[in-house]
Amino acid sequence: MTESVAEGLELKDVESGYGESMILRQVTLKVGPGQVVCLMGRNGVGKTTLMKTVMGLLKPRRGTIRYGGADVTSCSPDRRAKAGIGYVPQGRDIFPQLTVEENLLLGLEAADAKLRKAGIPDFVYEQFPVLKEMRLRKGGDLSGGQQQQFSIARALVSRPRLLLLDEPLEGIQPSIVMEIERVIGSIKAERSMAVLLVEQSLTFATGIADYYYVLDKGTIVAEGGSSALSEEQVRKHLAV
Ligand SMILES: Nc1ncnc2c1ncn2[C@@H]1O[C@H](COP(=O)(O)OP(=O)(O)OP(=O)(O)O)[C@@H](O)[C@H]1O
Repeated sequence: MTESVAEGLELKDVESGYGESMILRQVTLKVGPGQVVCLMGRNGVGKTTLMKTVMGLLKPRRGTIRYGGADVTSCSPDRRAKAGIGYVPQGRDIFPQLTVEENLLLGLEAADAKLRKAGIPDFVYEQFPVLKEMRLRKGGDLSGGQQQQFSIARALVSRPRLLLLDEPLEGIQPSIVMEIERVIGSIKAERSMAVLLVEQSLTFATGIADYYYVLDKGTIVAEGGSSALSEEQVRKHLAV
């Protein structure tokens, strides 16, 4: 276990926030290689702040972030992306005038020369057949749910080893929720990519994730194997 954790993501006693306002306090969290870990918590408790800190968009005031066996606490987002961390923030940001394919190619900007030369890997279109069908259409033609699928696909083109997903299922119709769950399920089945994802759904957390953490007021207040997550804990930590 020690060796596998060393190759995954490990946050230790991380304190992070915006200027003087510290949001995360003593956050310790691990995502092993190939693991799907679900980060839960009410609105405003710091889930997005945690994702941004892992990606390097916010610099922690205290604590360490290790990834792939190296200390990346001071590394820029660009270096983290090159090291294999892919980030899908909340919201959708496709360029409406570029084609779906051109938009996907932008996902390779942060990749190394070899990956850029290889272009969009086949598995991305295999995972998202709708994007293959629509690859020559304008980004603006995609529905909201398709744009959410696109955001995940764009992160996958650079073949990350750790994928950070911030509420990928929020506000989309049930058929696309199922599509995205299927993709995350197949990423998990391959065990070649780890996933840290913010998601409130108990069904998702217990069905697909291996492990969960609950964040409250910037601190981890509960964690465990997902099969142990009960309605009672959800009521205690997550109900408004
Ligand atoms: N750019 C910012 N500057 C200052 N404070 C911020 C900034 N972004 C977020 N915050 C504050 O940090 C706290 C945590 O916000 P964060 O977005 O991490 O929560 P969250 O758990 O992701 O919430 P949600 O589920 O609503 O997305 C909130 O009090 C928020 O107001």
